[in-house]
Amino acid sequence: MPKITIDNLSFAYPDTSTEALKEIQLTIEPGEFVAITGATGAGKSTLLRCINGIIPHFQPGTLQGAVYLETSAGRSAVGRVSTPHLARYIGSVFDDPEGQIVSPIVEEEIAFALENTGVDPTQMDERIQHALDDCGIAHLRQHPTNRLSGGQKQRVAIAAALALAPSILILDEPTSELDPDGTEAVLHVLSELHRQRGITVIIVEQKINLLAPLCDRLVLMDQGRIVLEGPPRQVLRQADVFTQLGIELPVPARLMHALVKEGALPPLDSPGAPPVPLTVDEAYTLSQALLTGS
Ligand SMILES: Nc1ncnc2c1ncn2[C@@H]1O[C@H](COP(=O)(O)OP(=O)(O)OP(=O)(O)O)[C@@H](O)[C@H]1O
Repeated sequence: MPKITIDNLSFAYPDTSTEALKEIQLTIEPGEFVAITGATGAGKSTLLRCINGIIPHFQPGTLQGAVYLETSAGRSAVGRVSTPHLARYIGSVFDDPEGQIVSPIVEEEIAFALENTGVDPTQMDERIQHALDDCGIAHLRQHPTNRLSGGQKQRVAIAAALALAPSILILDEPTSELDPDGTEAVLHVLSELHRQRGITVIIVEQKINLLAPLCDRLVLMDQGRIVLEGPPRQVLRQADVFTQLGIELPVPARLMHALVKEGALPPLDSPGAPPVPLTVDEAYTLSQALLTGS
């Protein structure tokens, strides 16, 4: 299982005066679930493109520093690894469910990904079935892709990436075009892949209310830099940073900050402060404890 080390990474697109990424320093451990958020233009997608090798393999620009993949075979810079080799480790899913699917039938879409990377035809059937099972869409195997919902399409895209057996899954706003049911289904699949298969998940998402309870680490970016990163309960303590960047905190965290402001809870940096709630249930338990004085 590879570890990802991003060492002092800066990147500027051609003919631009400002860098899209500035001196990024980040290590992602094998099996971590990392959610990256931030305002529009913060550099989130550019960072993903540097991790999955789109930059520099397909997108030119000025790159300084490096992203390294560390495997049992050693450490190699993503920019120096061939893209077929990278595809063995990293699968990518993008925001547009329509644009990613090219085959008329679900099964063919997944077979297409396998054929493209020269997987032994005798292994295909099993690999397709596993990928569909993992994404909870085995029943859609023979389904026409043009009759899938957005959430189903994104799960097909995830299954196509998974069929190649990557240990790292990179997703750029995979739920941005989905309704709440589709969003929940996709995030549930990711959470299960992470929990049961130990897959590293790196996801760019605006919906931090949904991601905070699932991820191990939350990364907040602004203007090409990482401004906060750490376990979500720790990052969500910094309400002022979120406010400065115009990013709304999830409701449970907001409730807690309001209670601290009212003096109903001790300041977050004091020893008796309770942890920041990540879910409505946790916020409810916290409010109930205050009401009952327990
Ligand atoms: N192909 C490109 N050519 C030139 N500049 C680009 C290109 N892609 C992105 N940029 C610029 O790089 C900066 C970072 O963009 P990026 O797409 O990485 O941000 P983001 O945080 O993902 O934003 P969003 O949430 O809107 O997708 C922005 O200033 C953007 O305008």
